[in-house]
Amino acid sequence: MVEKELFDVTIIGGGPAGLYSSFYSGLREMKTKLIESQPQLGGKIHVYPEKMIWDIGGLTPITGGQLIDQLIEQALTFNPSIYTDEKVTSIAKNEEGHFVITAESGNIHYSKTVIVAIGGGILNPQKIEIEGAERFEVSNLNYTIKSYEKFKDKAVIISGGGNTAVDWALELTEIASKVYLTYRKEALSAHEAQITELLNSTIECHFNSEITKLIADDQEGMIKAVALMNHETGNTIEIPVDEVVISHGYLRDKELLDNSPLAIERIRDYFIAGTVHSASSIPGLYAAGDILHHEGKIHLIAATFHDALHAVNSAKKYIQPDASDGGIVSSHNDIFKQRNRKLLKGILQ
Ligand SMILES: Cc1cc2nc3c(=O)[nH]c(=O)nc-3n(C[C@H](O)[C@H](O)[C@H](O)COP(=O)(O)OP(=O)(O)OC[C@H]3O[C@@H](n4cnc5c(N)ncnc54)[C@H](O)[C@@H]3O)c2cc1C
Repeated sequence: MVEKELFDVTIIGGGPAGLYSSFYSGLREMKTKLIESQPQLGGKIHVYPEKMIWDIGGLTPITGGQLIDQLIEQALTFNPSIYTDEKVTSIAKNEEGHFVITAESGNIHYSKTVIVAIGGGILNPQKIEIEGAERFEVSNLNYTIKSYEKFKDKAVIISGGGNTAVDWALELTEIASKVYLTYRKEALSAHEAQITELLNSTIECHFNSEITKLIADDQEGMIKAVALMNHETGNTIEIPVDEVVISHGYLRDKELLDNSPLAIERIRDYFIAGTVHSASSIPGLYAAGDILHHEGKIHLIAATFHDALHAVNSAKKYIQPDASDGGIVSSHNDIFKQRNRKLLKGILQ
């Protein structure tokens, strides 16, 4: 049971947006709590821990796993209160104007401001619609690539046409013995450069096609082949495979927004409609990362940091209207002075 203690800011979601918000709100000397529904922090990056990420400023390259470790280390700098395995089910406001955040566990958290950083909600991959497919999830039907080792020297088919599907197909060409990509449409929705690389690679592409059957081995425990149906010709072919990867995106979970009595304005029903300052339609409630949307919003990790800065600065101003609304840098905070002295000594030795 959580004690009734009022926090300056409560961040919901422990992905990159929430973790960076946690760091920056500590830097701005706010009493901070972070709540995450999963047992571990890191958010969606857990889907791709071995992927090399090249598009975060100044970090070239970094694996997803390393990025998670560094984000967590940074988020803990100011000793925020962290709750993992704590799914938030509703956000309300009481008569004192404080936010009342209810969790599935029965815990109630109180806060002057809230930063919603829940990404697409609880992560839930779009599953393949073939009866009985779930029995292969323990063997060779995959919805993510956590470790490349599993795919070493294997024949792999990837279903999907977005950035993630094409990314994985390209990365596996170096690891797998053979890579197939199947997509139900003709035109892929991945980035131009990825498509060019794909079409010049050894990957065997089957467009206008979809997997219609998973053919089991004699023991019925593993998929030994897939049936691919071409929508244009009506022909079906069988491809022997060792591993099947389904990359059809993630279902958006909007349960938290639906359950909350606050009239949080939304875009396409599942994004929080925000401003460039990460403000929502509810005073004191801000959004950061993939859950936020506005005209200038970019759904990438680098952009989650920008959203977090705005969300935290806006929360600070909400609590303390005379606070500076400009960027505060780390050298403005005493906690780093001692650490910097130590680091400088090391550099000068
Ligand atoms: C396969 C793949 C590869 C990608 N590659 C890149 C890349 O190379 N570069 C890049 O910039 N971006 C990449 N992205 C996108 C990037 O991962 C996201 O933009 C980023 O993770 C968004 O961060 P976030 O903190 O907003 O949300 P998330 O990372 O989704 O984190 C949200 C967190 O909130 C938690 N949560 C949700 N609901 C609740 C609740 N009710 N209560 C408590 N907690 C809750 C979730 O469990 C989750 O931990 C990739 C995405 C995928 C799927």
